[in-house]
Amino acid sequence: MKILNVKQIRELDAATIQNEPISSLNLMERASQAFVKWYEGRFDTTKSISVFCGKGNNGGDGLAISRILSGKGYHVRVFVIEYTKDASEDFQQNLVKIENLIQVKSVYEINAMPEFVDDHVIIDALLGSGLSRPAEGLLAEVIKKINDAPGPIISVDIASGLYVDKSNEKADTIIEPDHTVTFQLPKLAFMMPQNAAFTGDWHVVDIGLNEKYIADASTPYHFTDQSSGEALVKFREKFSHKGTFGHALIMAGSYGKIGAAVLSSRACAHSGAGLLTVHVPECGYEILQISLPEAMISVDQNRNYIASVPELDSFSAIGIGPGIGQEALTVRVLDELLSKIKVPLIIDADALNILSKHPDLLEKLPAKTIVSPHPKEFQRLAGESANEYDRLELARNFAQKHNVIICLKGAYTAVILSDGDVHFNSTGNAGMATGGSGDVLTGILTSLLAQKYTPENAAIFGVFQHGLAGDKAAKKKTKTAMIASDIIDNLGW
Ligand SMILES: NC(=O)C1=CN([C@@H]2O[C@H](COP(=O)(O)OP(=O)(O)OC[C@H]3O[C@@H](n4cnc5c(N)ncnc54)[C@H](O)[C@@H]3O)[C@@H](O)[C@H]2O)[C@@H](O)CC1
Ligand SMILES: [K+]
Repeated sequence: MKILNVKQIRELDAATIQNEPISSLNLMERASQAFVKWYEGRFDTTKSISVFCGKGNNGGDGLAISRILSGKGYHVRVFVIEYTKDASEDFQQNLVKIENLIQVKSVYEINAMPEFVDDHVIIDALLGSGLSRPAEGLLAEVIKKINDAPGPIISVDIASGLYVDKSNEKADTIIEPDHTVTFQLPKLAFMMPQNAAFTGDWHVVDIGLNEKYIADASTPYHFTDQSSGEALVKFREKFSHKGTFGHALIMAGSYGKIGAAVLSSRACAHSGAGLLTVHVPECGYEILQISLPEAMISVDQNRNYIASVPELDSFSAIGIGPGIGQEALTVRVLDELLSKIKVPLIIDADALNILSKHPDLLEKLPAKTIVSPHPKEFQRLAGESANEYDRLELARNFAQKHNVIICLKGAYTAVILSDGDVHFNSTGNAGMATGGSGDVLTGILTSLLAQKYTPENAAIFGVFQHGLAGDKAAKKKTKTAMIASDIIDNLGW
């Protein structure tokens, strides 16, 4: 699924109006009906509704939604916030359509706002994708008042005051909705953890915008939803044998952190690799043999941390990093590995921290190496950024400059390809923010690379599958009780 910028969203509306053809007023009606259909699925008529409208097309949606909901038996109060004399054409037409049906109250100053005594539902249709500056004056006061209300808030298209595709300032006044019901495509703003409070749970409703425009639109931003994620799976052929699925090597663990090696190896074995060898320091030998008899163990000559590179010839992909520590000899191992490796590589955890401290090694990374930092690791690797939009730009530049693929971990893990394209992942949950869950991802990615998924598909699909398994684990155990091993236990289709 594509994510478009504001200019493209406007062009998409215009292309739909022109090519279908449909009037902009009827398109607004269709959008409002789609919103109402979503609403009916959530709330019955026992809850009364207050709709707050601005005077642009988002406000026009608010008026149309009020009319349609009222026609379906909901008790609706409508308020138009009079922050300006100007109103959009479609807003004015919808005002005429509603006037004889429901009383519309004009709010010229904050004292004219209703008191929110019960927990009725608030629909926020003040400002939409047309936001061009922060909300101020009466609008800002109204937004604050709405945010203090007890009942659930639902934003039409996007929370009023939130920019679609660029960062807000910390001081901006923005609606904090429980739900955002957005039209046709998710917005870039929803992908940013900094906007979590200004997004709530978001839902895309189809309003039949021009498919050809969407297909032709050029954008670096994509959303890996269920169907685009599942489409990447390579099904196993009947006549395949273990050689078909490659031989993965995982280099992981040090004294006290052999668990990281176990988790990444188990995840690798459970993600379809034909064969798996785990290279661990001597202290990990028995632990690995017992916890994962399916794996072959390559024992390092060093007792407590990895100090040598094993013979690499038989492997089809390598993952290095979980729990390896940062001893000087381990740094040398990474250096030697980067010089010798001829197969796809994934670098994570301590191996990433080594890279941050030895930037000269960055130049040695083979093309399309996958790196999977969490935000702090990425900061150590690439430097600080003022906000998450800047961080994403930094990551896109980094990926292009070093010709690598970055899985920037977070609520919507961003898989950043070496051409700068970004694929935000849809699966996963807060229960996965727990020790070892990154090691599990490393194992999955190594396994997919061994099975000859392209590095791009391995990264997008691996992150998707990791989140999906996490979602299944959370369902069974709850987000609080689940641990990284539960993610492994729920891998597979
Ligand atoms: N164009 C279309 O065909 C469709 C548009 N739709 C709705 O239209 C919305 C976009 O409508 P608009 O482009 O009219 O924009 P908005 O309704 O978001 O904003 C209205 C106007 O307010 C002004 N404005 C921007 N920031 C302001 C601020 N901080 N304080 C005061 N005024 C400010 C702008 O000049 C803008 O023209 C979408 O979010 C969606 O809800 C939907 O009806 C679907 C179809
Ligand atoms: K809104």
